[in-house]
Amino acid sequence: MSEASVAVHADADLLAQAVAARLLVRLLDAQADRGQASVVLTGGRIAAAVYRAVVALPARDAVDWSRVDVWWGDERFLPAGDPERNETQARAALLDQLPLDPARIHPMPASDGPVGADPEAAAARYAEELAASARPGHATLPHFDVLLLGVGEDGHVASVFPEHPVHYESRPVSAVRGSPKPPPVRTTLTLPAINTAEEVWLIASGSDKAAAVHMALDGAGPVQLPAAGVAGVGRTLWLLDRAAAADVRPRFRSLR
Ligand SMILES: O=C(O)[C@H](O)[C@@H](O)[C@H](O)[C@H](O)COP(=O)(O)O
Repeated sequence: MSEASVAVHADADLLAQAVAARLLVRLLDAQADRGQASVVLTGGRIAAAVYRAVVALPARDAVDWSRVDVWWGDERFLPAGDPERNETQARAALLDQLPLDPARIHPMPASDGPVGADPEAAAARYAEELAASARPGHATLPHFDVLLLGVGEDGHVASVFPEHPVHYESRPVSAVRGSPKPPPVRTTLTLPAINTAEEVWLIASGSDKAAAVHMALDGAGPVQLPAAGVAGVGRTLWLLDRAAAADVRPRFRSLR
């Protein structure tokens, strides 16, 4: 588990630009190191801004997109193509614009997919898909070079919400019912699965995130504040705009 570091950018637009540039470099480095790269996507507004910024960067063509695996950290359990699905958003803003290998795009199941409208079955199916790509010696999960997370005002990450029973799920993927953020039914990687990623980037913009960011960095309990329970194996990076970083303590401001 890595110590958190924090980078602060002036506003949401610059934050999205900076995360996009970092993401390209991360994928390039992973491809240089191991011939391929993997990214775990998230939903939400700042993620969408990052995806649009990636597409707008000329350096995107330096990445060999045919050797990038794309996974999701969570999904809203809705029919395929529903505009509220994280997959739909990511495809429109990012994936449809890049020469990816369709076989390497791994969306979480839709509610009208082969497993039907049962989120527990969908979670189990996604766990099987992850296990099928697991690296040698790791029975259940592939290697994740970088896992992106938005952060909710309540400190949720992916679809792991405060005080939700998902905290007591030992499997890597869980169904979520009764999400406080609509829609109520979702599927999500659990915190232990998230924390297998080599790098985890928590991205937050706006003053409504300031309290959650501050509490997560200040050692809140993960059941009360899920973002506090996130740590990448090699790196845990908080990527913030000034408004979201307003309450961050000085000892975390070295990268400001
Ligand atoms: O399905 C979702 O809604 C997301 O995966 C969720 O975890 C999101 O990332 C945060 O709520 C932040 O979203 P914003 O960037 O829109 O605040």
